[in-house]
Amino acid sequence: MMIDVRHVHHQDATRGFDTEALRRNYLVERLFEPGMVLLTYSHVERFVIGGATPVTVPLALESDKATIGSPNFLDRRELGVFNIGGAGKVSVDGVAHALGNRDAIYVPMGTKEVLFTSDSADVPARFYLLSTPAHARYETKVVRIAQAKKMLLGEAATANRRTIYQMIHPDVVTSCQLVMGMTQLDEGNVWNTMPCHVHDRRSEVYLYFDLMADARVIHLMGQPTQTRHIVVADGQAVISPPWSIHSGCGTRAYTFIWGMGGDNIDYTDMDMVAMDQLK
Ligand SMILES: O=C(O)C(=O)C[C@H](O)C(=O)CO
Ligand SMILES: [Zn+2]
Repeated sequence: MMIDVRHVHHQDATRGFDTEALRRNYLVERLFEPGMVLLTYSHVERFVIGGATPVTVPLALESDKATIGSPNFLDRRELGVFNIGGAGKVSVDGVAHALGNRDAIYVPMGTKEVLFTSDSADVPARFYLLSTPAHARYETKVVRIAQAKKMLLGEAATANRRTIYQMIHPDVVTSCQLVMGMTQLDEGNVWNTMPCHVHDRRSEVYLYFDLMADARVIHLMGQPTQTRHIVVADGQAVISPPWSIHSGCGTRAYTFIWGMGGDNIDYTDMDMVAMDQLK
């Protein structure tokens, strides 16, 4: 297991970042490598962002003394797992849960052992992991894409027709602070979250996927009057601090998993940015 650590930056400091500094601080480039669990510990909301790609042998989610500090990874944390690869299983304290492509599982605080396996080494599962600190133990719950709360947004005229699947969401699963789901753009549509918003009371992480090797998403970030961008490839994630807008425009349709942690679990707690404020 490898863990990378990211620190927090004031918005005024981020204004002066060049492309490399923006990428080093806000982009998580390495998540899915065969036979590995790769983790990034962000001091933004104390998110742990990860990928587990088991091939022939099970992979374990292990704790890390320098960052997590507790004997087991989930002693004081909760975890959301989304499978964006082939069929696989997430074993929670000895109980195996089968996850197909786009299924998710909520794993509660107090869990001692989490193991990831792929059903076939030819089409390995790709498990995306997002964890936040927790204060209470709730139930383990598998959420299939079919059980998600669905919202249809956008229109063809603005190239942003998309479906939002709320999966680890108070109407579907009880969690402490973690809220997660997936947004899938219709073919030929390229924009998410424009007009954009900020959410000062929480931070978010976005995993972009379903992108061909030569496709990219231009992720928009920064304060509304000081926008910046990061060019993102398939299977990469972006950390979004509370002062930042977030929006994305792809070179073609894509899907992303959004995850949030912070002061409340109200998905709608967003402050809209008027188009004439964006610079
Ligand atoms: O396409 C969208 O719009 C979204 O996916 C919105 C995100 O879920 C979001 O902004 C959460 O804060
Ligand atoms: Zn948002």
